Amino acid sequence: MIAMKIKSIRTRVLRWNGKTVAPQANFCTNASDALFERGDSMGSFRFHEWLICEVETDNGIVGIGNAALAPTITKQIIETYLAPLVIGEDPFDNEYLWQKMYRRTHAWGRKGVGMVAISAIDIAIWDIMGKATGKPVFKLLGGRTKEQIPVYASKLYGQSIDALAKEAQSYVDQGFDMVKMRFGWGPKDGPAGMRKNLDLVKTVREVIGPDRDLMLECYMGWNLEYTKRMLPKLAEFEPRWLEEPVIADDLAGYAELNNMNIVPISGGEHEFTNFGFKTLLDMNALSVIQYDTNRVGGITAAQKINALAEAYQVPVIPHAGQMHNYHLTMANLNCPISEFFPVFDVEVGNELFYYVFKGDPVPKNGFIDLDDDLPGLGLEIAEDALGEFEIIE
Ligand SMILES: O=C(O)C(=O)C[C@@H](O)CO
Ligand SMILES: [Mg+2]
Repeated sequence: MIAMKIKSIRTRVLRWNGKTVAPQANFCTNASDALFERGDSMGSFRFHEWLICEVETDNGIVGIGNAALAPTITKQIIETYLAPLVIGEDPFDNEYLWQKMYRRTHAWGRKGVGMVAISAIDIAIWDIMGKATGKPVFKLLGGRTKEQIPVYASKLYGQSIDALAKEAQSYVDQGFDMVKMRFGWGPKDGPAGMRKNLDLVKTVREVIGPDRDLMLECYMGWNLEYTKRMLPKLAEFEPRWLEEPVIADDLAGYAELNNMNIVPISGGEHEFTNFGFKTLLDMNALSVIQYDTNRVGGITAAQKINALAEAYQVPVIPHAGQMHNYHLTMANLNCPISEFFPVFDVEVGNELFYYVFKGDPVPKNGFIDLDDDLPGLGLEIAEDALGEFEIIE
């Protein structure tokens, strides 16, 4: 293989201008629910923009990275601070490049948007390494650990009980053995809201039966006291996990809830790097780790978290499907399953990935597979289908 250097980085923000499905009332609990004025509280958690980050080498290989959080700011961070650090460098020095980006931005970049920007470049660098060696990224990370990846259908946002039951049935009919649903009510909604939440869970459990896994998502919309009251009521529905019951900064809250041992607590999609997860693991705060590779520090950071989590015997099930997560799941025995966002009209925006990129695998009977012969991440930018986006270069 000939030596190569990173020549340039191109970033584009894709702002969705196409049709969207408006969220219904009590669509999904979230951190803003605690505020005085709720309004469209899901507003700041809707992802209707995506960042594409293309890293090109001097021998013409283009690695594709991406990010979904605050893309316009992420773009500026990449252009202003990170691109100059990696241009001229060998992409195969990925650990050094990660450390260089991390340490040179350390005063402001360790968590949040700074780490999202590092993630986008790191994912592109792994795509380059795959393309340059002619190997899929998972083969560089440890290779195939499972015949296929079991995936869970993740949607079931707030709606009428009938519609919820119908949607849950549709996943059973498609062959999914695991589903994740959202809650609609939280601490401000009192006992009546609790009952409505329990009705949602009861509905989905009845549709999927006792032999399928049910996951419950709070998206940080509850608090410690409310969750402590809910856990015993939820136990009878035997959820596989209760996800992000409290805000990401309430580490002690996670630890207290998980140590109650009533329902396993999951989280981490708003946590960053191996240092963030070491703290959570030391506190026994999570029974399932859910980093998202395009936030947590890219594939380089995710692989370190995988090693750490394996030693603690805490499974890693990344947030979101998407290739950057699937390759890590395929390459790690301690990543048993993946999330899958069903393909629908644009609502939360999790679906946008399918509009921006081609190549994500389609589940068959609740499983996806990765191609052993497709180099890199196996993604292409859907250039010919980007007409519905405003593109910010
Ligand atoms: O899929 C998840 O785990 C999420 O947190 C998605 C988010 O959009 C809230 O439902
Ligand atoms: Mg989640």
